[in-house]
Amino acid sequence: MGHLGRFSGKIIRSIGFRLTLFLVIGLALYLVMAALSIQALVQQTDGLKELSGLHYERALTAAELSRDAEVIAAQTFESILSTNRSVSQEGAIDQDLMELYHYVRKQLTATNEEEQGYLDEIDLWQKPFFASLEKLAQRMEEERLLMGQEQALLNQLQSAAQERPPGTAPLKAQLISQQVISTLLIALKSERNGQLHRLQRSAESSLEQLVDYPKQLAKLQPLVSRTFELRRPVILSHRATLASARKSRLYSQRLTTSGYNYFQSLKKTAHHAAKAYEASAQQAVIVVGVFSIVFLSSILAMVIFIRRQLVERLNHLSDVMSAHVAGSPRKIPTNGDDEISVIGQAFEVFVDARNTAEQRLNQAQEETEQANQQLRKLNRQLLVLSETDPLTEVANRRYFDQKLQDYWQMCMNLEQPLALIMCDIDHFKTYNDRFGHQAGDLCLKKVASALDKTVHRLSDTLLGRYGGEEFILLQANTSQEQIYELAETMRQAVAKMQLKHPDSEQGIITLSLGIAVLLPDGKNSVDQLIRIADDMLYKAKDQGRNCTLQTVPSEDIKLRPSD
Ligand SMILES: Nc1nc2c(ncn2[C@@H]2O[C@H](COP(=O)(O)OP(=O)(O)OP(=O)(O)O)[C@@H](O)[C@H]2O)c(=O)[nH]1
Repeated sequence: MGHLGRFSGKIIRSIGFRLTLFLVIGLALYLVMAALSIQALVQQTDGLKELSGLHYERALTAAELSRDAEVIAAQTFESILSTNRSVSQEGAIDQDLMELYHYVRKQLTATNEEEQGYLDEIDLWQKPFFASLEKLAQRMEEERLLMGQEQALLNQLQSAAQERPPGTAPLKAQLISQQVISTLLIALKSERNGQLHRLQRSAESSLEQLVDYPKQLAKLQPLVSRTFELRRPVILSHRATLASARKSRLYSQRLTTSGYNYFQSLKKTAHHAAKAYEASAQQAVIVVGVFSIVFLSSILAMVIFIRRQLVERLNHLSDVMSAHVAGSPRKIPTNGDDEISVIGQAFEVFVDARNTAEQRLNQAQEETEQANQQLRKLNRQLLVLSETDPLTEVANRRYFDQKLQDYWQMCMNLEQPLALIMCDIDHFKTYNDRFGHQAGDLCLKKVASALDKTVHRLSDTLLGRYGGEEFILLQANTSQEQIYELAETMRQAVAKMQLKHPDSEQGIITLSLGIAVLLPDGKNSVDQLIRIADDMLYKAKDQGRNCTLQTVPSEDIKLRPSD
């Protein structure tokens, strides 16, 4: 759980995650804004749609008004053209239609000057239209009355034509009477004044032939007069009715034309409103679409840019830095001149500086190591020098004294005998006096070298210069015989060099040697060992020099084999 928590915490703290989170939030906000915009757009387009619908509704009302006017006119004319050409009791105009027309008209109100112009034109024509209809109705009423009288006259003429003439009347009179009635019947159907005038003269001419038949004359005379007196006003009335009808028709056409024009205008407005609505909706959709594409493309480009230019490069740089810290260097990305490149360049400078410092440190460590080695070498040399006699290059007195204690303690621990040989060059003072001090030094070196060559292969052995012309030798775990042999070998080695010394008994440089051998046990001491050797040397000098003396061998002292 702890590891998982640290892992998730690392992800949350990473720049990539936080940038992605910001982008997701931005995208969500955009979607909310887009949804709100679309909602506003829908509301706006609904408003435009409603406005367009309102225009259409008003156009339909205008069309209805125009149609109502048409219907009113049509019904009026239909009543005129009915079979008996009479007018109903209620009049020629349908009152319900009139009311409907005015109801429709009230619903129409102008919203601008152009519409007001159309309404004014409708109002201009509707008054004369209805007035003409009223006038037409009056004409129809007058015509109806005249036609009633004419019908009565026609009935009289028809019954006169069917009457059997009196038996006394001559055939001529009967024929003339028939001719007059036929003329009158034709006159009652005549529509033209000229024809009527000719028929009247014909009828009057026929009447003149009935002068000899006063009964027929008296009967036909009033019918002739009445027929022509009645027919003329009927023709006039009929023409007046037709004139009124034409006028009504004209006004009807103008009124319906005005209504139709208004309808066309409103229809055009509605069409424009619909077009505007469509264009607005289309434009809004295009704007939202283009904006969305641009916005989403920008977001996508931003995401790609952040991924490639920031997150991936930062991760790479972070990995490279971690690798350097972990001690496995990788190539540091330094291309470009932006901030990340600057960080890479700065890190490269830091790494170079660290590498340089590391190289210098290594170099310094190497130099220090070399210096230490040199120092150790010098120390060793110094140690050797401090332990060595500078003239003879064998152990000096200080070192010899120090090692004497160690040898003593070692032999005591191991219960081994420790032998000591003390050597002294014979008559060295006179050698110095004869050959000089420098020659004396050279002699000392040669003697020391000869002694060293004699003993240097032996183990547990130490040769030293005890002081002046005295040399001393330690040999652990040796017997009286062995040490004596060694002392003799040393003496003979010096003698073999045949160093001229005219003032000595043999004429050459010789040695006197005193030997002491003790088994260290706590009761004896180093000083005792030295004193015994020194005593033996003194005795050797005293016995004539160039010889080796030792104490009588002790039975206690036995050689113990070396380990
Ligand atoms: N050239 C030289 N002479 C030294 C050195 N150390 C001591 N001597 C000399 O050694 C001489 C020792 O003389 P002595 O002690 O009198 O003994 P000796 O002359 O050797 O006589 P015996 O010991 O009795 O045989 C002295 O003259 C010292 O000056 C040295 O380092 N170099």
